[in-house]
Amino acid sequence: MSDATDLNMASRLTLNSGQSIPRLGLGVYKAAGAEATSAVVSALKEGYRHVDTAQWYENEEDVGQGVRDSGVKRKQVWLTSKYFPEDQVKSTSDVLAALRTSLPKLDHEDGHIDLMLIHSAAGGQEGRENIWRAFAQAQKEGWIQAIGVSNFNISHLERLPGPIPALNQIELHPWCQQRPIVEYCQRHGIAIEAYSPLARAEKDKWEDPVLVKICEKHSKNPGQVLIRWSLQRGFVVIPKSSNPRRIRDNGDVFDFCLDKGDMDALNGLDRGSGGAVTWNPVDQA
Ligand SMILES: NC(=O)C1=CN([C@@H]2O[C@H](COP(=O)(O)OP(=O)(O)OC[C@H]3O[C@@H](n4cnc5c(N)ncnc54)[C@H](OP(=O)(O)O)[C@@H]3O)[C@@H](O)[C@H]2O)C=CC1
Ligand SMILES: O=C1CO[C@H](CO)[C@@H](O)[C@@H]1O
Repeated sequence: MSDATDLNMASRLTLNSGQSIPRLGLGVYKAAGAEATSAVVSALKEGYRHVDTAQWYENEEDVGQGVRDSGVKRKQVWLTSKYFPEDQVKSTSDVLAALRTSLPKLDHEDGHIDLMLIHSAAGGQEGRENIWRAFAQAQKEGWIQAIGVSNFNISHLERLPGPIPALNQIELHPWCQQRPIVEYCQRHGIAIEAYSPLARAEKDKWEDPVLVKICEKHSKNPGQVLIRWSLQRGFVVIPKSSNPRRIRDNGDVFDFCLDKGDMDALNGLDRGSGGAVTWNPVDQA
């Protein structure tokens, strides 16, 4: 668990590959076109320095535009994208070609992507090995700086040839804690990034009396308490919003601390896995 008192908007986590990723980022899944661009502009104006997109979201260009429109220098912003594996095995050179398509979309300025993830473990062992070789090659060439995975379970990680992924992005919130994979990654120096950290603002979860009580105690909303929980668990966290006020609220999480009682109560809500069943690491071969 992080020392809760030392967290601020500029907090970063050093990855096993040496780069430092901002602990808080903006997710942009389902934000398309101008909506994604203005969400990125709002977030960067609020002090976020990290955006999480994916080739599959079809908004990399809009994210790149948002960075340019914001006036914040590209090199001050951490951009993550994801490569979507197909069922059919692709050669390493085909994967490299597909990865290269993200570069001009995200970055007109100095030509790099901070972090690229394999979006899921679909596609089988041979597919994953080819993809990972392409990732390692792009990292060696310097245009992708850190490489990682998403939705990988322990067996996927154990069977991946080197280098060790910098990060595993998985669904994480108090109702979906995925403890075995989190513990495995922590033991092996693989950073954990929490996706759907707001539990997608689902009503049953946001109205959970345990959460409501903690919100009242700190005069914070459910989103803020959930983001704070992720940060204090040591995760990188990427809440999504396209709404400027909610983007600001989601960044306003550094003036309070969850104490041990709060953390224990939230940790007690675990149901193991989340809503995205087909994406859950335990469900993939
Ligand atoms: N690797 C993977 O397979 C996956 C990665 N991700 C990544 O993680 C990011 C976050 O996950 P996501 O699934 O989007 O879910 P989140 O848990 O971040 O929830 C997003 C939802 O919450 C709403 N919301 C945001 N802030 C507030 C607030 N303060 N009050 C009320 N409602 C709020 C948003 O609506 P509004 O925009 O209107 O504010 C949106 O509907 C994604 O955008 C994506 O980048 C997500 C899923 C899978
Ligand atoms: O990145 C993603 C956004 O969320 C989707 C639905 O939960 C996932 O399928 C996908 O992996």
